[in-house]
Amino acid sequence: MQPVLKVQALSKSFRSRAGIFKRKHIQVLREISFAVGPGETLAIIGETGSGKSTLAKLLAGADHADCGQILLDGKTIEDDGVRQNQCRHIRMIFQDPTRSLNPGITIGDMLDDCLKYNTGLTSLQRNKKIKITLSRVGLLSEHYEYYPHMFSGGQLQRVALARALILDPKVVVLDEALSSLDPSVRAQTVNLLLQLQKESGLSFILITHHLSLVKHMSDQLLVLSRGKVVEYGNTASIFAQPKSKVTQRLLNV
Ligand SMILES: Nc1ncnc2c1ncn2[C@@H]1O[C@H](COP(=O)(O)OP(=O)(O)OP(=O)(O)O)[C@@H](O)[C@H]1O
Repeated sequence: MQPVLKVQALSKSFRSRAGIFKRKHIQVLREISFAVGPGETLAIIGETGSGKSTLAKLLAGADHADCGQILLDGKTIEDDGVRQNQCRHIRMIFQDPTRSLNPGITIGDMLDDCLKYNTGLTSLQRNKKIKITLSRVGLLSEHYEYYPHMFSGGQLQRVALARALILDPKVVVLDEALSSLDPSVRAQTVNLLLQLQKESGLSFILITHHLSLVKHMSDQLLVLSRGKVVEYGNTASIFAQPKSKVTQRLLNV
């Protein structure tokens, strides 16, 4: 089976100031490689500062790698930092949806803008698509007219999910997207994600500190330490027998 997403030797560094004239070069990701199949979930765990969010941003096209490739369905969408216009197929959901939602526009208008800029759908078709998407994530048609402040935290994460799904992506990157939810809302959201995955073969990249979520949701697990992959493989096997010291520490074994 061809992977939906393949990442080959992705590296990223940042330059930061280390004095008035000096600049420091920080290597944040080093030759990261992995593959995710259709309908699969890959969890990424690692200590704080290990490069998880940076990797998420590279995948979603919010930043560019220095070198390496990202392939979607076998086609290269980023090659040594040069991105093709394929961002709609990899979408990202962040921990705090309020920071990525414009408080001044209704949810319906926000979703409509997304469709206007990225598809050639007519107004009628866009309206239909928005209503279907709201219902897919467990929201109501009336929510079209709501502003972000009118939603609860759990509902806002569904709005973020609707915004990710409206363009029919193949991969959704969840960067601590479930962390701020209280346990019962988190459980509902996890069930919704699993149901959507079953229905449409979506693939997820799950970045989280919650090991129970990793165990429950992921097929594969990748462990990052200081920007390098220290362990990668089947989640159940790694939980049963973690090989690297970093994984053993993260899993508390
Ligand atoms: N724009 C930037 N400029 C300079 N350094 C950066 C930049 N973005 C991230 N970094 C550095 O890259 C490293 C990895 O950061 P990143 O946010 O990817 O880690 P993380 O694994 O997601 O951490 P956490 O679990 O705490 O969210 C950190 O040392 C961070 O300071």
